[in-house]
Amino acid sequence: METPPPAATPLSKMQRNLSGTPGGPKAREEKIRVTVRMRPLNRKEQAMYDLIAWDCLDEHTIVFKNPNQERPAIPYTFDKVFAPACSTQKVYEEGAKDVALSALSGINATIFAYGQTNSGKTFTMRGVTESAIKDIYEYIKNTPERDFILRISALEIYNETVIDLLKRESGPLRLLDDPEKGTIVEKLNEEVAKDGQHLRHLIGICEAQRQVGETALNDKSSRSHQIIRLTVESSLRESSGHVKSYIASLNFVDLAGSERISQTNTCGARMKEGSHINRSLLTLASVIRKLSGGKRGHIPYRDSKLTRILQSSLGGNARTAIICTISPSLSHVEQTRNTLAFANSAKEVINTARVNMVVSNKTLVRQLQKEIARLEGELRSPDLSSNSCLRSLLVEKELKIQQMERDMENLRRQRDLAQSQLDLERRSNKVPKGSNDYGPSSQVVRCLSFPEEKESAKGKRTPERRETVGRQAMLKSLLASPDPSILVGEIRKLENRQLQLCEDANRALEVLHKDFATHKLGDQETAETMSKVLSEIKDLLAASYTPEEIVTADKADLVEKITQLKNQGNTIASLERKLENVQKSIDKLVSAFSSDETPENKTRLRKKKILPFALSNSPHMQHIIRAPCSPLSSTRKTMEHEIENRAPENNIGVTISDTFSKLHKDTSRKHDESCDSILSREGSPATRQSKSVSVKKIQKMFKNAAEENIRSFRVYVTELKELVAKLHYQKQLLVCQVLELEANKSMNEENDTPDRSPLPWHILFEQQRKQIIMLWHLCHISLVHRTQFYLLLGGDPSDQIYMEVELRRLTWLEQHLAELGNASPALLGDEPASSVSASIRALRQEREYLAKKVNTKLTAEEREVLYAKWEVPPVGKQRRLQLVNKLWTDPYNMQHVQESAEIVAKLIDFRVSDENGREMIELNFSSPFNKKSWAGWNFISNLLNL
Ligand SMILES: Nc1ncnc2c1ncn2[C@@H]1O[C@H](COP(=O)(O)OP(=O)(O)OP(=O)(O)O)[C@@H](O)[C@H]1O
Repeated sequence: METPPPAATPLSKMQRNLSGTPGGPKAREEKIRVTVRMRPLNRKEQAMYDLIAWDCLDEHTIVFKNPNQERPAIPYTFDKVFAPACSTQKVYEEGAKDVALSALSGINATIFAYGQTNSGKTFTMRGVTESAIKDIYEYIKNTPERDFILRISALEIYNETVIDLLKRESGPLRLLDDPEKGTIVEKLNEEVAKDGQHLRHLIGICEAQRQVGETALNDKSSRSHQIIRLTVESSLRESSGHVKSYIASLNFVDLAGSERISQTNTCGARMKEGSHINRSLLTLASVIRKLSGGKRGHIPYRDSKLTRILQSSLGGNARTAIICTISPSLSHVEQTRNTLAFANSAKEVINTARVNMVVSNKTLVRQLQKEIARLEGELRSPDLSSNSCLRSLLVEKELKIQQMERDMENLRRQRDLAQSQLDLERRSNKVPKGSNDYGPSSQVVRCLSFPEEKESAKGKRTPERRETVGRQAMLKSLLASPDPSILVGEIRKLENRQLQLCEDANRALEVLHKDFATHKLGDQETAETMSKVLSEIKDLLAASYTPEEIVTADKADLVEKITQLKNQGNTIASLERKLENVQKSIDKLVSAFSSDETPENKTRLRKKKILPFALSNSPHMQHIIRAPCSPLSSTRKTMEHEIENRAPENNIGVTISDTFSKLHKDTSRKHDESCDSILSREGSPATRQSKSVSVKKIQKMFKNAAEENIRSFRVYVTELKELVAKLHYQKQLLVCQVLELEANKSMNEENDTPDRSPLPWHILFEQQRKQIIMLWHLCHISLVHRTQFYLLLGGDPSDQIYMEVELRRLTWLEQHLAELGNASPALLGDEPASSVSASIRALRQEREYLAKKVNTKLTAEEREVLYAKWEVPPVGKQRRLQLVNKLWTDPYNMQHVQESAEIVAKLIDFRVSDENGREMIELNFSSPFNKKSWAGWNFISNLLNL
C-alpha cells in the first residue's frame, strides 16, 4: 500500500509505533500537532492605532513584547508559529497536510481551528479545507490502482443543539453511543461526492446554512461550531490481487470563537449564543487540560456535545491538528494569552492513531491460509529454537492422545469383561441361542461409568473418605456388571438410607412441632400443617418399611422390584412435597417474626414494660428463656445415642444428624450463655427501671433465639430436600440400569437376531435430557448455561454429540463433587469443599444478577403475571429475587423447567440462533452477560481440564 506523500515539516516531537495484531494494522502514539497563526492587524485595529503585542521569534516560538523590559517574557513554543505574513497555503502545508492525508491510508483525522472571536478561524479553515480537497483529489488521480469513494456530511452545534447542515429540515439530531464507533449522530445525512467540484458545491451549501451573526468585533461572526466530515473509503481494484480496503473520516472543525461580552457588546440572542459557545469551549479546554496532565481519571467528554463528537480526536484513535488563531493586537492580549495557554496544554495530548482496515471474507480466508502455511512451515523447520514452544505443545498433546488411547483400551477391556460375564450368565440360565451379544446398554454404562483419570487421585485419599471411595468403587464395578441381583442389593441399601432419612426428618419435625406447640409460635394453620406433616411422615415410615430381604434376582423379582421402586419414587416425591410445606410454614414464621415490629406489637411491648414483675416472676419464665436456646432438649439425648449406635456404613445419616446436632449445639451454646447472664442479673437487686430493661432484653433474646431456631430448621429442611433429590437420582439411575437389563433379557428371549437395535433417538434424547437436568440441579450449574443448553438443544439428531458430552461431564463432575465431600452442602460440615461452596455462591450471585434484570427486561404487566403464576406474594420485600429464586428448582417437573428457561432467556436477552449457539455450548462456559466467569462453572471446566 502506498502512503500519502509526507508533509514537508517533521512529525510531532514524539511518535512511537505500537505493536498491532500480526499482519493487522499498527497503532501509533503521537502528540496532537499544535500550530499558532497570528493574523495581521485589521483595518479597525489599525484605525485605532492598536499596537502589535506579540513577536514571532522563529518558526516555533512566539513571545509577548514586553514594553517595560523589566522582566523578559516567557516564550511559547509550538510545532509551528505562523507570522501574520504567512499564507494559508503554508499554514496548511506545514500545520495540517500530513494529518489530513492520513485519512487516505485509513486513519481518522481531525483538523480544527481554535481562538477568540475574529481571530481568523473561519478564514483559515476555509483555506485549509480547500487545499486538503485539492490534495485528496490529486492523490486519487495519481493512484489508479485503488477505487475511492468520498462521502460528506456536515453539522453545526448551535446553542447545544445538533443541526444537519446538508438537511436543515431534519431538525435537532440526537447523539448516540455506539460501542464500536463511539459517539454517532443519529440520522445525519451523508452525500456521495461525485468529484471535487461537487464536493466544493456541497461545502458551499453547508457554509450558507451555518448560523452567522454580527457582533462588535466581527461582522460575520460564526455563532456555532461547524464540523464538515469527509469519509474516505478506498480499496484496491480486483485485478491487482491485493487485499486491503481502508475507511477513515476527515473532520474539518471550525469552532465558534471565545468571546468577552464586554468586548463583543452582545445582548439578547447573541449573548445567549455567546454563553453556550463559551461553555462548550470551556469543556473543551478542561478536556484538553486533563488529557495533557497525563492523568487517566475522569475526562469530562460528556459535558458538551462538542467534546462528545470530538472524543476520538482528543486522546483517541485519530490524528489531530489544532490551528490556534490569535489576534496580534494589544487590546486582545488577555484573550490571546488564554488561547496560547490552551495551545500549550493541547500539545501534550497523546493520541493513538489506528488504521481502519476493512478486510473482505475472501481476503480473510486467503490471509488465514497464508498464516497456516507459515505455521506449518515453522513446525517442519528443524530449527528448534524458533518454535520450541510449539514443539513442546505438540509433545504435550501427543502424550494426552496416548493417555486417551490407553483409557479407551481400558474401557474396551471393561466392556469385554462385562460381555463375557453376561455370556456366562446366559449360559448358566440357559438363555436361547442368538441372544444379545452385548453387555449393559452402552448409554447406561456411559452415563454411569467414571473416567480413568480419577485413578491418579487415589493415593491422596484420607482414611475418613475411604468408605465413600469404597462405595463408589463398588458402584463402579456394579455398573459394569450385568448381574441384576447386585443391582437389587444396591437398591436395597439405598432404601435403607432413605428410611434413615425419613426417620431423621421425622425426629426434626417432632422437635419443631413441640417447640411450636410449647411456645405458641406461629399461627393455628402452621400448627395444623406441622401435625399433618408429622403424621404423614409416620405413615410413610410405616409404609416403606419392608423387613424381608431379597436374595434372589429372577425375572419375577425384578419386575416386582421395579414396580416397588417406582412407587418409592412417588413416596420420595411426596416426602419432598411435605418438606416443601414445612419450608413454607417456616418461611411464614420467619416473616411473622420479621414483621413483629408493627405498631400494635410496639404498643404491646410498651404495655409489657409497665408490668415487668408479673412477667419476670412467671413460672414459665425460665422455660420461655431456655426453650429457644435448646430446642432439642427433650430429644437430643435420644438422637445422640442413636447416632452413636448407628452402623458406620451409614455415612449420609451420620452426617445429617451431625449437622443437625451441630446446629443445635451452636444455637444452644450461644443462647445459654446470654440467658445465664441475664438470669443472674435478674436475681440481683435492681431498680424497677433496670428490670424493665432486662425484660425487654429477654424478650428480644427470646425472639432472636426463636428466629435462629427457625432458620436452623429451614437450613435443615433444605438439606433434607437436597438429600432426597440425590437419593432419588441415584435410584433412578439404578432403575434405569435394571430396566435396561430386563429389556435386554426379554428381547433376547423373544428375538433370535443377534443385533440389538438402539433406542430411537427421540426417546434417548428425552431420557438424557432428564438426567442432565437432574445433574445440573445436583451440581449447582449456572442457570444461564442450563437455559442456553436447554433451549438450544431440542432433540435434533445433530444434538447427540452435545448431549453425550454434557452428560459425561456432569456425571463425572457429580461423582467428583461427591468424592470431595458429597455434592450437598448440607453434608459438608463447617468447611464445605471449595468447589461445592464456590458453585453454590456463584449460583446465588447469578440469581441476584438475574433478579436485577427483572425490572429492565420485563414490563410491569409481565412481572405481575409472573409473580402471580409463581406465587410471589403481592406485598413483600425483594419480589424479583423471590421470583428468580423459584426458577430452575424442580428438576422433575418439565413444565417448570421449560418455563424457567423461557424466563431466564428473557432476562438475558437470549434467543435461539443456530449459527453460533452450539459453539457457545461447546466452547464457552462463562456467562455471556458478564466477562468475569462464574466461579462455579468455571471451576467445573477447570476440573475437566477444558
Ligand atoms: N490571516 C488573515 N489575513 C487576512 N485577513 C484575515 C486573516 N485572518 C482573518 N482575517 C480576516 O479577519 C476577519 C475575521 O476572520 P474570521 O471570521 O475568520 O474570524 P473568526 O475567528 O472565525 O471569528 P468568529 O469566531 O467570530 O467567527 C475576516 O474579515 C477575515 O477576512
